[in-house]
Amino acid sequence: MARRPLPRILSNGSAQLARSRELARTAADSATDVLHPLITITRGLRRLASAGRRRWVDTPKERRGAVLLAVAAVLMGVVLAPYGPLLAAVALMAAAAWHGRERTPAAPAGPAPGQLQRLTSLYEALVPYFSASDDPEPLYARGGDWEKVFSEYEFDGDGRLAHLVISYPAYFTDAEPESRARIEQLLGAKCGRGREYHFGWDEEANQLTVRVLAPLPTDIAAQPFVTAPGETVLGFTDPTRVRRTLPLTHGAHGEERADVPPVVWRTGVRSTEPHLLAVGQPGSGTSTLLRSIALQALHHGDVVIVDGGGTGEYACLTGRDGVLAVECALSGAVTSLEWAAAETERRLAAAGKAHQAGDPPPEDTRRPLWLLLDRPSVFTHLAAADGGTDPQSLLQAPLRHGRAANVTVVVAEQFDGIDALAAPVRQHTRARVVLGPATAGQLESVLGAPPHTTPVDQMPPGRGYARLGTGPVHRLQVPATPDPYDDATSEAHRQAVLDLLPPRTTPVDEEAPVGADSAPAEEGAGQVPVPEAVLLDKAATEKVAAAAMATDAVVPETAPAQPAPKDAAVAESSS
Ligand SMILES: Nc1ncnc2c1ncn2[C@@H]1O[C@H](COP(=O)(O)OP(=O)(O)OP(=O)(O)O)[C@@H](O)[C@H]1O
Repeated sequence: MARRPLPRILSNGSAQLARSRELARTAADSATDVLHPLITITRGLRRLASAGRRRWVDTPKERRGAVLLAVAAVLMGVVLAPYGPLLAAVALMAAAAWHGRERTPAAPAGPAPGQLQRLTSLYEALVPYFSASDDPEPLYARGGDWEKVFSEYEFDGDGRLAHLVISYPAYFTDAEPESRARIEQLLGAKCGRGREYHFGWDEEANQLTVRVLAPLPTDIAAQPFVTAPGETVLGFTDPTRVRRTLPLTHGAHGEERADVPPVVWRTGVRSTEPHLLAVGQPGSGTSTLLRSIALQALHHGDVVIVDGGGTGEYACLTGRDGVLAVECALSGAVTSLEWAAAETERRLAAAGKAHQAGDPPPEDTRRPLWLLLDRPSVFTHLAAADGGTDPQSLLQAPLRHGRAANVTVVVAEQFDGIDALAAPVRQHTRARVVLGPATAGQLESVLGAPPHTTPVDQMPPGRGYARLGTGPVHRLQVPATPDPYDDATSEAHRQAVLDLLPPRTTPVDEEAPVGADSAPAEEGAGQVPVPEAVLLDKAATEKVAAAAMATDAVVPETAPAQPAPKDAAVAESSS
């Protein structure tokens, strides 16, 4: 299989870019510091000159002669006096420095009447939550002083609170999620619905900081991301917790540029969250997330897709270089995952053998293999009805040993299918994503922690939360990566996805697999027939053959190497 060359910008890495940007910023800061007095004096001279010009214009014509005479006399005096020019220059510089100083606008005396009303009513609303009857000096009391508790506040252009720091009594149970949730809910309602708020609880200082979050951009389409190998961009978030940014194009036609903070998931041998579970309501965008991950994974690795949804949402990937299989039927899913389980064990055994011999891991164990499963619970139910193999049972080895074997499992499931997820899937998928509307309980049960932001009323598709292991919960917006064969997809987004697809591989024999030769040309729109056949390209088939040989020698009998699936249609790479 031909490997696509690594784009130069990716091989350089983002670290160099970030360093150069940091250097430029430091140089600009230092230059501003050094030149500051000069800038002030220049500004002052400009202000003096314009004041002089204004005076001259305002002076009546008949008096201008006298003024000129007076100025000439002063100049003459200065020139003739000992050290006159020097003293005059010093005086001029001093006057320029004084007039050139930055004048900060006078701070507003206090909140405007409407703002005062909002602060007072917010204070009153908090009284029942932050007061106790036996408190001798209550911070919060009916008709009390809000200025004692709101140490900082800011309003936006519409007169709504944009930033607020609230002090609360030490006895408030801020360590209890229910107590926090009550306050957050109240503040969300009182500060204005329809916006997202971030709540920062400082338990040591008994202070709560409320910040209004700008909406996450929804106009970022799939595109090549500047990441290192092993890094996958799940989506974009706000800069509160993420320092790194990625240079991106956005807008209806990708015409604008911006640096946006990403949620980057690291996979591979050093990953602490080697597998991912994404959950959402129907239509929340989990399939889109899987497609986005697949397109990024194909830069460096091979992909097997198992689609329980069966709506052909991954048809655009069928037969592409690096896509080993796109399965929509139970038998195909089982065959492909049996192969993946054996491949995982082959890789482990080969790497172990190399370690023992003191050699680096063999090349064919290092290329990342991605297993992407969309709604595997559908196959679980089908298998239970037929008495067949549940594809999830074949994920044991990839989930347990995937990190060492460079095998990554990504599972997308709907909330109502969560109960059908096998225990190893729940246990080993430590990177978690929730997309679309979800209750606080659902969010906490999937992410393991509640988000510190309020949910928005109208969730755009692809919006949700991500949490990597025990890290913070991030807001997330998945890049728009629609099915290019869907009629509803806009032309710009269709083209963005088509541009990222690897070249299509050519079938070796005339007997092309179902759906492979009937797939429309890239430019075409419309639904394609759902492919049911396993597609293994030449390189993958060679790997399977090698696996068979290698595992014959080293893998215990309980994990025999699997040959390429019997119903596999072998396609040769065209490039
Ligand atoms: N990140 C996104 N940006 C823009 N549109 C999106 C995004 N994610 C999903 N969508 C749109 O939302 C719709 C549903 O997306 P998708 O099929 O991925 O959802 P799903 O959760 O897999 O639902 P289902 O399983 O019912 O197909 C599609 O029209 C898709 O284009």
